[in-house]
Amino acid sequence: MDVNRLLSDDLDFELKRRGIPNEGTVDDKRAKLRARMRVEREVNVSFPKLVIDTQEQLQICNTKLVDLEGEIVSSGQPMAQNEYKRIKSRLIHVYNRLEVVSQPDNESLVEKCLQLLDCLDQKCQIAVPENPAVVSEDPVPLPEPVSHEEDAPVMPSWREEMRRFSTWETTEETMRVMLLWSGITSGVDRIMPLDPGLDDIEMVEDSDLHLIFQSSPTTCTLTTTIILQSTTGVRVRKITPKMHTIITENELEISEELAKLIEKVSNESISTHNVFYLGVSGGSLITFLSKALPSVNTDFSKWKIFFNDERVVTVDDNDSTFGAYKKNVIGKVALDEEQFVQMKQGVSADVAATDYQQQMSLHFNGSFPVFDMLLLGMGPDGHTCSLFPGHRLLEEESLWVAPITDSPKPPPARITITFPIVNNARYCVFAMSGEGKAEMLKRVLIDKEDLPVTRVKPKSGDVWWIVDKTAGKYLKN
Ligand SMILES: O=C1O[C@H](COP(=O)(O)O)[C@@H](O)[C@H](O)[C@H]1O
Repeated sequence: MDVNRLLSDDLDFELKRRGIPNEGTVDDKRAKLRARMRVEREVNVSFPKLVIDTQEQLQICNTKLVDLEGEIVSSGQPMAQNEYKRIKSRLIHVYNRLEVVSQPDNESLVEKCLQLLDCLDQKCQIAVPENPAVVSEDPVPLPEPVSHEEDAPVMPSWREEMRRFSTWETTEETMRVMLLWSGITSGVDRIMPLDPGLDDIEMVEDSDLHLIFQSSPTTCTLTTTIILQSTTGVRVRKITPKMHTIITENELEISEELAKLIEKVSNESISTHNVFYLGVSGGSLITFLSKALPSVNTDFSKWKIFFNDERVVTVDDNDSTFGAYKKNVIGKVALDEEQFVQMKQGVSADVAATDYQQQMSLHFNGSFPVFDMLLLGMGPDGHTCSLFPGHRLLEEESLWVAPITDSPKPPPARITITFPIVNNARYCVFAMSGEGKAEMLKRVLIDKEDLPVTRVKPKSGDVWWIVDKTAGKYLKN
């Protein structure tokens, strides 16, 4: 569904369906919805339960379908691509809208909507883009299946696909379905033709796909991932290496490298969205930052700073991360206390986490947070934020900020951002030094052990490791 092609009322509904406030201009609404849909493509986001007036919704959908039918019938053939995309987006919207009406009330209109989609496809000769691997703002329409052999897989119709959509569970499964379209396959990793002997596909490490062919035992690794965009198409995105390691001579250089990266990303963020959303950790990172920030050339007034984790203690306690920033950072640069989103005081970890998530939501206008940068540390046990090895919070998928009351590292009560938030950031930057981190760095970066730190894999962001040569003694630069 292409947000640009929806009407104001469609946008209102799509926002409401996601629990996002719909105030603002049509452009604001589009921007909010686009941002949220980008997240939905990357992570599983649950939709709130909507209270609707069934009859009213059915009436609205019916009117929209009648209008769209009129447009399809009166359009020329083949239909212009723009027209096709506009009507398709609006039909998909109606389909989404009907999904919130329970069965069987919605059945006849769902049927009608699917018929119109079929009809629309027949009216338009769908062009297969030369290389669908190039990310475009518009969904790539699924090309018609091309049979390569007599016994090529039988293609499910659009209608079946629509129905199956909600049952596709994994990217693997999605890929399996998508590979049936040669147009998509040819866009995968420098032209990989559909091989009728394709026997199996398996996911490796979240993004690599192994294509296994009957004809030869070779396994072919594709550094490509396919993201299901909507029922109207897929987006194929190349995954380029996104891991950067800098090994410095000493700790001072860590701060210098950190300063350069922070300057670049903060200025980029301010020029694109007029704010720099930064998440900071506690521990040794604070020392690096206190030396790095004074040399950063940026508009500090545009910074909004969150804590990746915070200990549930009073601000004057030595364990308080905000307390440590007050002592060591605020005052050295043009940042004031109000720019730090602070944990509520005098409450339990549970209440503090809920409150922190609400504050975060306000700052991100109700949308799923996309941090410009998270500055992270790594504990000697491989923890990051307050996400500890083997802890159930590693699997947390719905909370943005979670409480923890059994932290293995004192103090036990803390709040922490969770992996869906971490892995939605644009830059995740680790900074560390010293012998105490060397062994763990090897286990994370070379042995790739499953530890909290290893799970920092932002879906569309970069990971930077800035370490001194003592910590990085097992790594090659
Ligand atoms: O407890 C914590 O530890 C980690 C790592 O700290 P470090 O001193 O070993 O760098 C830190 O990133 C986290 O914010 C903190 O709460």
